[in-house]
Amino acid sequence: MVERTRTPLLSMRGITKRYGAVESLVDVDLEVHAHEVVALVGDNGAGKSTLAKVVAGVVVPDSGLVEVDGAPVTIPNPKAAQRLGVATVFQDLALCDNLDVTANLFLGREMRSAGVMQDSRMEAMARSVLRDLTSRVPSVRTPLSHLSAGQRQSVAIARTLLGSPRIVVLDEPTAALSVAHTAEVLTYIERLRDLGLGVILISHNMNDVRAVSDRIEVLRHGRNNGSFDAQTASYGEIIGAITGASRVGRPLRPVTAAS
Ligand SMILES: Nc1ncnc2c1ncn2[C@@H]1O[C@H](COP(=O)(O)OP(=O)(O)OP(=O)(O)O)[C@@H](O)[C@H]1O
Repeated sequence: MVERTRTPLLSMRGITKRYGAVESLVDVDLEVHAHEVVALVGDNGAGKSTLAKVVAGVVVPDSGLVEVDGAPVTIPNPKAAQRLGVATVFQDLALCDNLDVTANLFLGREMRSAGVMQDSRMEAMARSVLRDLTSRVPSVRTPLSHLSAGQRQSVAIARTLLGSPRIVVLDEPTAALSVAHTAEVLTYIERLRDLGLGVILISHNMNDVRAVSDRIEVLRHGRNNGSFDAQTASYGEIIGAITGASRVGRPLRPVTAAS
Protein backbone atom coordinates (compact mmCIF):
# COMPACT_ATOMS: atom_id res chain seq x y z
CA MET A 1 0.00 0.00 0.00
CA VAL A 2 1.12 3.54 -0.73
CA GLU A 3 2.70 5.33 2.19
CA ARG A 4 0.72 8.36 3.28
CA THR A 5 2.28 11.74 3.64
CA ARG A 6 2.16 13.06 7.19
CA THR A 7 0.01 16.11 6.50
CA PRO A 8 -3.32 15.24 4.91
CA LEU A 9 -4.37 17.05 1.77
CA LEU A 10 -7.72 17.60 3.43
CA SER A 11 -8.57 17.42 7.09
CA MET A 12 -12.03 18.03 8.49
CA ARG A 13 -12.58 18.15 12.25
CA GLY A 14 -15.81 18.38 14.21
CA ILE A 15 -17.99 19.22 11.22
CA THR A 16 -21.56 19.86 12.30
CA LYS A 17 -24.51 20.79 10.12
CA ARG A 18 -28.11 20.97 11.31
CA TYR A 19 -31.26 21.73 9.35
CA GLY A 20 -33.67 22.77 12.07
CA ALA A 21 -34.09 19.69 14.24
CA VAL A 22 -32.37 17.43 11.69
CA GLU A 23 -28.77 16.66 12.57
CA SER A 24 -27.20 15.98 9.16
CA LEU A 25 -23.64 15.97 10.53
CA VAL A 26 -22.53 15.97 14.15
CA ASP A 27 -18.87 16.46 15.03
CA VAL A 28 -17.67 14.55 11.96
CA ASP A 29 -13.99 14.03 11.16
CA LEU A 30 -12.55 13.10 7.77
CA GLU A 31 -9.04 13.06 6.36
CA VAL A 32 -7.78 12.45 2.86
CA HIS A 33 -4.16 12.07 1.84
CA ALA A 34 -2.49 12.28 -1.54
CA HIS A 35 -2.46 8.92 -3.35
CA GLU A 36 -5.40 7.75 -1.26
CA VAL A 37 -8.96 6.68 -2.00
CA VAL A 38 -11.22 7.16 1.02
CA ALA A 39 -14.66 5.62 0.76
CA LEU A 40 -17.48 7.35 2.58
CA VAL A 41 -20.21 4.85 3.30
CA GLY A 42 -23.40 4.76 5.31
CA ASP A 43 -27.08 4.03 5.06
CA ASN A 44 -29.58 6.40 3.44
CA GLY A 45 -29.63 9.68 5.33
CA ALA A 46 -26.30 9.00 7.09
CA GLY A 47 -24.89 12.36 5.99
CA LYS A 48 -22.57 11.34 3.12
CA SER A 49 -23.92 13.81 0.58
CA THR A 50 -24.00 16.62 3.13
CA LEU A 51 -20.34 16.01 3.96
CA ALA A 52 -19.48 15.90 0.24
CA LYS A 53 -21.33 19.20 -0.22
CA VAL A 54 -19.32 20.75 2.61
CA VAL A 55 -16.11 19.72 0.81
CA ALA A 56 -17.51 21.07 -2.46
CA GLY A 57 -18.48 24.42 -0.93
CA VAL A 58 -22.17 23.80 -1.63
CA VAL A 59 -23.08 23.55 2.07
CA VAL A 60 -21.44 25.67 4.76
CA PRO A 61 -21.19 23.83 8.10
CA ASP A 62 -22.46 25.36 11.34
CA SER A 63 -19.14 24.55 12.98
CA GLY A 64 -15.93 22.61 12.49
CA LEU A 65 -12.44 23.08 11.15
CA VAL A 66 -11.30 22.40 7.60
CA GLU A 67 -7.63 22.34 6.69
CA VAL A 68 -5.97 21.96 3.30
CA ASP A 69 -2.30 21.04 3.49
CA GLY A 70 -2.46 21.73 7.22
CA ALA A 71 -3.67 25.32 6.82
CA PRO A 72 -7.14 26.33 8.02
CA VAL A 73 -9.49 27.29 5.19
CA THR A 74 -13.11 28.19 4.64
CA ILE A 75 -15.08 26.85 1.69
CA PRO A 76 -17.98 29.29 1.42
CA ASN A 77 -18.88 28.42 -2.18
CA PRO A 78 -17.96 26.09 -5.06
CA LYS A 79 -15.51 28.61 -6.54
CA ALA A 80 -13.56 28.60 -3.28
CA ALA A 81 -13.49 24.79 -3.37
CA GLN A 82 -12.14 24.92 -6.91
CA ARG A 83 -9.45 27.40 -5.89
CA LEU A 84 -8.42 25.03 -3.08
CA GLY A 85 -8.08 22.20 -5.60
CA VAL A 86 -11.30 20.36 -4.78
CA ALA A 87 -13.35 18.98 -7.67
CA THR A 88 -16.65 17.15 -7.32
CA VAL A 89 -18.48 14.86 -9.71
CA PHE A 90 -22.10 14.69 -8.66
CA GLN A 91 -24.35 11.84 -9.66
CA ASP A 92 -26.09 13.66 -12.51
CA LEU A 93 -22.65 14.21 -14.20
CA ALA A 94 -23.97 17.48 -15.71
CA LEU A 95 -23.03 16.47 -19.27
CA CYS A 96 -24.78 17.51 -22.50
CA ASP A 97 -25.89 14.69 -24.79
CA ASN A 98 -26.04 16.92 -27.87
CA LEU A 99 -22.37 17.94 -27.59
CA ASP A 100 -19.24 15.93 -28.31
CA VAL A 101 -16.59 14.92 -25.78
CA THR A 102 -14.38 17.98 -26.25
CA ALA A 103 -17.29 20.40 -26.04
CA ASN A 104 -18.43 18.72 -22.83
CA LEU A 105 -14.97 18.91 -21.31
CA PHE A 106 -14.69 22.63 -22.02
CA LEU A 107 -18.31 23.56 -21.42
CA GLY A 108 -18.36 27.04 -19.90
CA ARG A 109 -14.59 27.48 -20.18
CA GLU A 110 -14.02 27.27 -23.92
CA MET A 111 -10.59 28.39 -25.11
CA ARG A 112 -10.75 31.44 -27.34
CA SER A 113 -8.17 33.66 -28.96
CA ALA A 114 -9.34 37.04 -30.29
CA GLY A 115 -12.89 35.72 -29.97
CA VAL A 116 -12.16 32.62 -32.07
CA MET A 117 -12.64 29.16 -30.55
CA GLN A 118 -9.35 27.27 -30.29
CA ASP A 119 -10.73 23.91 -31.43
CA SER A 120 -7.43 22.17 -32.07
CA ARG A 121 -5.95 23.31 -28.74
CA MET A 122 -9.02 22.11 -26.90
CA GLU A 123 -8.93 18.79 -28.76
CA ALA A 124 -5.26 18.31 -27.88
CA MET A 125 -5.95 19.03 -24.21
CA ALA A 126 -8.98 16.75 -24.28
CA ARG A 127 -6.85 13.92 -25.70
CA SER A 128 -4.18 14.51 -23.10
CA VAL A 129 -6.51 14.52 -20.11
CA LEU A 130 -8.43 11.46 -21.33
CA ARG A 131 -5.13 9.66 -21.89
CA ASP A 132 -4.06 10.53 -18.34
CA LEU A 133 -7.23 8.88 -17.12
CA THR A 134 -6.83 5.91 -19.53
CA SER A 135 -10.34 6.67 -20.72
CA ARG A 136 -11.93 4.34 -23.27
CA VAL A 137 -13.68 7.15 -25.12
CA PRO A 138 -13.21 6.33 -28.85
CA SER A 139 -12.59 9.90 -30.02
CA VAL A 140 -12.66 13.42 -28.56
CA ARG A 141 -15.20 14.28 -31.27
CA THR A 142 -17.62 11.45 -30.44
CA PRO A 143 -21.04 12.82 -29.47
CA LEU A 144 -21.82 12.13 -25.86
CA SER A 145 -25.01 10.33 -26.84
CA HIS A 146 -22.84 7.60 -28.43
CA LEU A 147 -20.91 6.86 -25.24
CA SER A 148 -21.50 4.09 -22.72
CA ALA A 149 -22.26 4.88 -19.10
CA GLY A 150 -18.66 4.10 -18.11
CA GLN A 151 -17.25 6.32 -20.83
CA ARG A 152 -19.54 9.16 -19.71
CA GLN A 153 -18.14 8.87 -16.22
CA SER A 154 -14.66 9.17 -17.67
CA VAL A 155 -15.66 12.41 -19.42
CA ALA A 156 -17.13 13.81 -16.20
CA ILE A 157 -13.99 12.87 -14.26
CA ALA A 158 -11.67 14.12 -17.02
CA ARG A 159 -13.47 17.46 -16.96
CA THR A 160 -12.46 17.89 -13.33
CA LEU A 161 -8.84 17.10 -14.24
CA LEU A 162 -8.74 20.14 -16.54
CA GLY A 163 -8.87 22.25 -13.38
CA SER A 164 -5.80 20.43 -11.98
CA PRO A 165 -7.51 19.39 -8.75
CA ARG A 166 -5.77 17.67 -5.85
CA ILE A 167 -8.88 16.21 -4.26
CA VAL A 168 -11.72 14.65 -6.24
CA VAL A 169 -15.06 13.81 -4.67
CA LEU A 170 -17.09 11.19 -6.54
CA ASP A 171 -20.74 10.84 -5.53
CA GLU A 172 -21.98 7.31 -6.30
CA PRO A 173 -20.04 6.98 -9.58
CA THR A 174 -21.06 3.35 -10.12
CA ALA A 175 -24.74 3.64 -9.17
CA ALA A 176 -26.90 1.81 -11.72
CA LEU A 177 -23.92 0.73 -13.87
CA SER A 178 -23.49 -2.75 -15.34
CA VAL A 179 -20.71 -4.97 -14.01
CA ALA A 180 -18.48 -4.17 -16.99
CA HIS A 181 -19.01 -0.41 -16.76
CA THR A 182 -18.50 -0.51 -13.01
CA ALA A 183 -15.16 -2.24 -13.52
CA GLU A 184 -14.21 0.45 -16.03
CA VAL A 185 -15.09 3.27 -13.61
CA LEU A 186 -13.09 1.60 -10.84
CA THR A 187 -10.03 1.72 -13.09
CA TYR A 188 -10.55 5.48 -13.46
CA ILE A 189 -10.64 5.85 -9.69
CA GLU A 190 -7.41 3.87 -9.38
CA ARG A 191 -5.92 6.08 -12.03
CA LEU A 192 -6.79 9.21 -10.04
CA ARG A 193 -4.92 7.72 -7.09
CA ASP A 194 -1.95 6.85 -9.36
CA LEU A 195 -1.91 10.47 -10.48
CA GLY A 196 -1.38 11.43 -6.83
CA LEU A 197 -4.83 12.80 -6.08
CA GLY A 198 -6.82 12.27 -2.92
CA VAL A 199 -10.18 10.73 -3.74
CA ILE A 200 -13.36 10.70 -1.66
CA LEU A 201 -15.65 7.98 -2.98
CA ILE A 202 -19.27 7.94 -1.86
CA SER A 203 -20.80 4.56 -2.55
CA HIS A 204 -23.43 2.11 -1.38
CA ASN A 205 -21.68 -0.75 -3.12
CA MET A 206 -19.42 -2.60 -0.68
CA ASN A 207 -17.77 -4.63 -3.44
CA ASP A 208 -16.70 -1.45 -5.24
CA VAL A 209 -15.60 0.18 -2.03
CA ARG A 210 -13.50 -2.76 -0.94
CA ALA A 211 -12.04 -3.21 -4.42
CA VAL A 212 -10.77 0.30 -4.90
CA SER A 213 -10.44 2.18 -1.61
CA ASP A 214 -7.59 2.34 0.87
CA ARG A 215 -9.70 3.40 3.82
CA ILE A 216 -13.39 3.19 4.58
CA GLU A 217 -15.09 5.79 6.75
CA VAL A 218 -18.56 4.96 8.01
CA LEU A 219 -21.18 7.57 8.82
CA ARG A 220 -24.29 6.68 10.77
CA HIS A 221 -27.00 9.18 11.72
CA GLY A 222 -24.61 12.00 10.83
CA ARG A 223 -21.79 10.75 13.06
CA ASN A 224 -18.53 8.87 12.49
CA ASN A 225 -19.16 5.22 13.20
CA GLY A 226 -15.96 3.47 12.18
CA SER A 227 -12.76 3.80 10.22
CA PHE A 228 -11.44 0.71 8.45
CA ASP A 229 -8.43 -0.37 6.46
CA ALA A 230 -10.07 -1.57 3.25
CA GLN A 231 -7.51 -4.35 2.80
CA THR A 232 -8.12 -6.00 6.15
CA ALA A 233 -11.66 -5.11 7.27
CA SER A 234 -14.25 -7.82 6.82
CA TYR A 235 -17.52 -7.28 5.03
CA GLY A 236 -19.31 -8.04 8.31
CA GLU A 237 -17.38 -5.41 10.26
CA ILE A 238 -18.20 -2.70 7.75
CA ILE A 239 -21.86 -3.65 7.50
CA GLY A 240 -22.03 -3.80 11.29
CA ALA A 241 -20.80 -0.22 11.50
CA ILE A 242 -23.23 0.93 8.80
CA THR A 243 -26.26 -0.68 10.41
CA GLY A 244 -25.27 0.09 13.98
CA ALA A 245 -24.81 -3.53 14.98
CA SER A 246 -21.34 -2.50 16.06
CA ARG A 247 -19.75 0.82 16.84
CA VAL A 248 -16.10 1.10 16.00
CA GLY A 249 -15.69 4.72 16.98
CA ARG A 250 -14.25 7.84 15.53
CA PRO A 251 -11.46 7.92 12.97
CA LEU A 252 -8.09 7.82 14.65
CA ARG A 253 -6.69 11.14 15.83
CA PRO A 254 -3.96 12.01 15.10
CA VAL A 255 -3.50 10.44 11.68
CA THR A 256 -2.32 6.86 11.65
CA ALA A 257 0.95 6.08 9.94
CA ALA A 258 1.24 4.14 6.73
CA SER A 259 -0.79 0.97 6.83
N1 LIG B 1 -31.28 20.81 2.66
C1 LIG B 1 -31.71 19.99 3.62
N2 LIG B 1 -32.73 20.35 4.42
C2 LIG B 1 -33.17 19.55 5.41
N3 LIG B 1 -32.64 18.33 5.69
C3 LIG B 1 -31.62 17.92 4.92
C4 LIG B 1 -31.10 18.71 3.85
N4 LIG B 1 -30.07 18.02 3.26
C5 LIG B 1 -29.96 16.87 3.93
N5 LIG B 1 -30.90 16.80 4.91
C6 LIG B 1 -31.08 15.69 5.85
O1 LIG B 1 -29.81 15.38 6.39
C7 LIG B 1 -29.68 13.96 6.57
C8 LIG B 1 -28.47 13.47 5.83
O2 LIG B 1 -28.76 13.54 4.42
P1 LIG B 1 -27.69 13.16 3.31
O3 LIG B 1 -28.35 13.40 1.98
O4 LIG B 1 -26.42 13.87 3.57
O5 LIG B 1 -27.50 11.61 3.56
P2 LIG B 1 -26.83 10.52 2.62
O6 LIG B 1 -25.99 9.67 3.51
O7 LIG B 1 -26.16 11.17 1.47
O8 LIG B 1 -28.09 9.70 2.14
P3 LIG B 1 -28.40 8.99 0.71
O9 LIG B 1 -27.50 7.81 0.61
O10 LIG B 1 -29.84 8.60 0.84
O11 LIG B 1 -28.17 10.03 -0.36
C9 LIG B 1 -31.00 13.36 6.12
O12 LIG B 1 -31.83 13.20 7.25
C10 LIG B 1 -31.55 14.41 5.20
O13 LIG B 1 -32.96 14.36 5.13
